[in-house]
Amino acid sequence: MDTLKELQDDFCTCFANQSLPVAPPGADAGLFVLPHKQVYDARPGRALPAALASSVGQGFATLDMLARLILTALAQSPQINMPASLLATLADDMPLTNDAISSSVLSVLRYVKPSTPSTPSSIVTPGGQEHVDKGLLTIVYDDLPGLQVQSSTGEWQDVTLGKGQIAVFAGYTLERATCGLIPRALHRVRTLQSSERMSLCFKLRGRPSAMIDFRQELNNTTGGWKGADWIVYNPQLAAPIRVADLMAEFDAVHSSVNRDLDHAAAAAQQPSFGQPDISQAATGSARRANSLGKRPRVAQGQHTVGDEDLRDRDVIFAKAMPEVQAEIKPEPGSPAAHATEDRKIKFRVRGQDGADMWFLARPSTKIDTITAAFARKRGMQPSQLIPFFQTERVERFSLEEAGIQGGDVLDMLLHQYGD
Ligand SMILES: O=C(O)CCC(=O)C(=O)O
Ligand SMILES: [Fe+2]
Repeated sequence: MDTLKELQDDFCTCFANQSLPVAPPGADAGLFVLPHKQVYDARPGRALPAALASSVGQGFATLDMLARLILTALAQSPQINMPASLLATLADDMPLTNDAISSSVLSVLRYVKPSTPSTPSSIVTPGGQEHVDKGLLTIVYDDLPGLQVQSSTGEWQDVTLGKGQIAVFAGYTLERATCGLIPRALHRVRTLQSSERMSLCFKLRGRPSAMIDFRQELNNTTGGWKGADWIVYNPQLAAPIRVADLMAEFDAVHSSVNRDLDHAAAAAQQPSFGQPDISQAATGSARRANSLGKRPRVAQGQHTVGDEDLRDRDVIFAKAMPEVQAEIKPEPGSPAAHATEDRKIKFRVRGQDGADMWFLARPSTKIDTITAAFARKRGMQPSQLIPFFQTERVERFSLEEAGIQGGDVLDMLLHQYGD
């Protein structure tokens, strides 16, 4: 704990002096500045300011060892019952080989309370949106309360750390590696009581080349009671996957709380750092969401969408609408038959809950337009959805460009936050 306190003190000084060099765009270490939040990511293998080298080095080594010990204890717990070291083999080899960059990261976060909160009713501090960490385990040590975790019944619970205490969260990689037996922890940072809060987060991440495949070891595990929670083996999470592929899957639908700007803020502000793909998509969608919000909503049961984005009946909800069915099946041989067939594709759009809806649209229709229409049918904002066709994000394409044909299924995945 002395090591962590020392680390915290060193960062307090650096944040106060503004002596930390800002990371260049695309970097995986250094200082990232977001509105109301600064994040310093330290990784062995990347350069550190001389003033921090000793405390960060010691802090990282201590927390890395602790995270691996916790992983070992979890593997041996009665519900998991795996060989002790198996889960820890997913992490980087230690010591790192020459030139290797650590997958795990020590993040030091400084939150600043806005003087005038943008959303007065918000219970979440800017940059503290609810999210899941992508790695194996996260250890948090903070100087002030604010951290919350969602219980299995959906309530938010304060994680108030006493002197010398740490919090441990399971991440997305650990959930997958244990086929759901150790579920990921959804967490957030609620509105700050004081003007500033500082937290140290050690994130033990999987090595990109590591293969997650513990079906054999977990085969006889059916789950059990853990406190008040029943934990279950989820066969849908059992397919073997490389850590690098799992991370790509995660990044495709999660914006980072530590890199990407908040969605609402993104429309008004210039993104300065982060994964360009996701933040730019989010910015665009947020703008569209704002402009759509001002326009009349589609009345229930109408089959055209009253929106200028949806020009000339570009998009038609085709489910249970006899007149639309008639339109796509004109009299055989009539001139209208060819024109209509050329013009419209009938396909399904499926939400993450599995429920779907038929659409009829021109091949040139932009997929963003479909997303907006689907979102409104579901009472959502378009920025909450990411369209996927055959495992690829397709928000920038038209139906034709994405290769969507009659009878195909376009998936709408929920946009979420991650670390
Ligand atoms: O600031 C905290 O306590 C939590 C931060 C966090 O969850 C993260 O960076 O992933
Ligand atoms: Fe987190």
